[in-house]
Amino acid sequence: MSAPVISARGLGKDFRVYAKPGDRLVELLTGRPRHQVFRALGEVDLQIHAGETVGIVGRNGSGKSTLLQLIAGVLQPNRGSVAVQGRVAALLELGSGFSPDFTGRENVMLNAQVMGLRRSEVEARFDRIERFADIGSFIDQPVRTYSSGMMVRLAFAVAINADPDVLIIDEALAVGDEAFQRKCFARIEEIREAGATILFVSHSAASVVNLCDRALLLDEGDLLMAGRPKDVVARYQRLVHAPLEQRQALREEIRSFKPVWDSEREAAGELAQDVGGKHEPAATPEGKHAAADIREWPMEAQERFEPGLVPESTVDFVPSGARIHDLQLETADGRRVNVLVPGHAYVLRYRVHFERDAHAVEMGMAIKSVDGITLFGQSSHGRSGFLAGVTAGTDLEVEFRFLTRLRPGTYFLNVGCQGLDDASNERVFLHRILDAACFRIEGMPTDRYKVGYFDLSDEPACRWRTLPG
Ligand SMILES: Nc1ncnc2c1ncn2[C@@H]1O[C@H](COP(=O)(O)OP(=O)(O)OP(=O)(O)O)[C@@H](O)[C@H]1O
Repeated sequence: MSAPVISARGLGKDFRVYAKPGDRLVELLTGRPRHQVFRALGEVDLQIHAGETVGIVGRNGSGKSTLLQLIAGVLQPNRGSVAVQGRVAALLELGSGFSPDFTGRENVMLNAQVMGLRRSEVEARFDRIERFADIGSFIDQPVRTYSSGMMVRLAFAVAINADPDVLIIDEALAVGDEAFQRKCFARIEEIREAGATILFVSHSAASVVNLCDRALLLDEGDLLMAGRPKDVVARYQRLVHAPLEQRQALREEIRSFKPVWDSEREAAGELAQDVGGKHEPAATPEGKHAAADIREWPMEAQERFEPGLVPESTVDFVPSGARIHDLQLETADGRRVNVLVPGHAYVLRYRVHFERDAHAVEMGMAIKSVDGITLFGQSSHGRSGFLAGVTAGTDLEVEFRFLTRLRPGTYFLNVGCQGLDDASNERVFLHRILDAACFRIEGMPTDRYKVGYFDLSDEPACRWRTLPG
């Protein structure tokens, strides 16, 4: 196997933290220490090989950006070392590589040269960079006049067109608009196919699973796990939702996780991945597959209620005549749950209190994926048969029954209640809650063979036979 492109040994970083801003100056003037040492990154051992796309996940403050900055050479380590081979293009903090008083054009020249391109090379690529950034006449304005979106566009345009051997991206994509994000993903795919190594931080589980060959889970400055993206993301999600008192035990459980390689099962899993269009590496840099055997999860496929499993993205609209409350998911026999089992039937139940008279009323629900795709929705009434009239003070209870034909992952429940607006005669939301609750579907051993959002397989899911002759 080739030498690693990125190699870190015992890599660690501490920051000095001061209780008050003035303490830094006092320390400087008196020479007496006024700081405490904060360990942002412990001792990380890591090897990343040419052509790998590696995603880094972890809770806020877990050390992801610090690790990227150490690899990019923007920060110097306190412990250990890191070596990177080839041309590195890094998109770190927003605008970090730009000089605010220089124009976009000047910054492109400077930035690309810092990335190792000769002036003539930058000039030859300038049109391409300008077209990709697509910020019009702002290219000749000082960067301090740019919106955050423009800054990302320009930074990306330079990095992506510098033909890097190693591309490092710290959530920069989250700032651009959707169309630009798609353009970047397409270009990243090209860079990756050309054999570059890509390292990126993302809070989007879907991006990590869809784009990466391998993922790293950082927590409190420690590298807890490196492995297959879906295995790492599953544990990251458990960690995010774990109540504080269970976190330490879960950290230990994740740290002690030893992937098991089962060639037969994995071969079938990779076939399914290929059909789904996902690129999977033949092996991890350690020379063995970092495949997690789903049977190692003792808690898998057990219905239960986890109080910590709540969305952080809830948007509760101001009620306009009605109020949705007491929303919960239940099993068919009425037990409250939010960890569900594939294939079972569940009930989403909520109540609506009407604060004023309402007409043509209809309640609804939708299930969304982590990346915001509506996977399923249903409403209480069709266009022809709304609840004609509901008087002020009424309380309604609504139940939606659904089958979990979804694959393992976290899903979000959106609910709303619509009625007819008397003044405009249009249908309006009387109340609406986006990401009102979430649930997780845990895996079954046979999930190893499947990809996508839905499990539409029947039993037996697949049969084969050798044809005579
Ligand atoms: N210059 C600094 N001085 C002091 N503390 C810092 C500095 N930079 C980072 N830290 C601290 O180090 C820890 C790790 O920070 P880092 O930015 O690497 O986390 P992260 O995982 O990228 O977080 P997020 O997901 O919120 O971006 C945090 O607690 C942060 O407050």
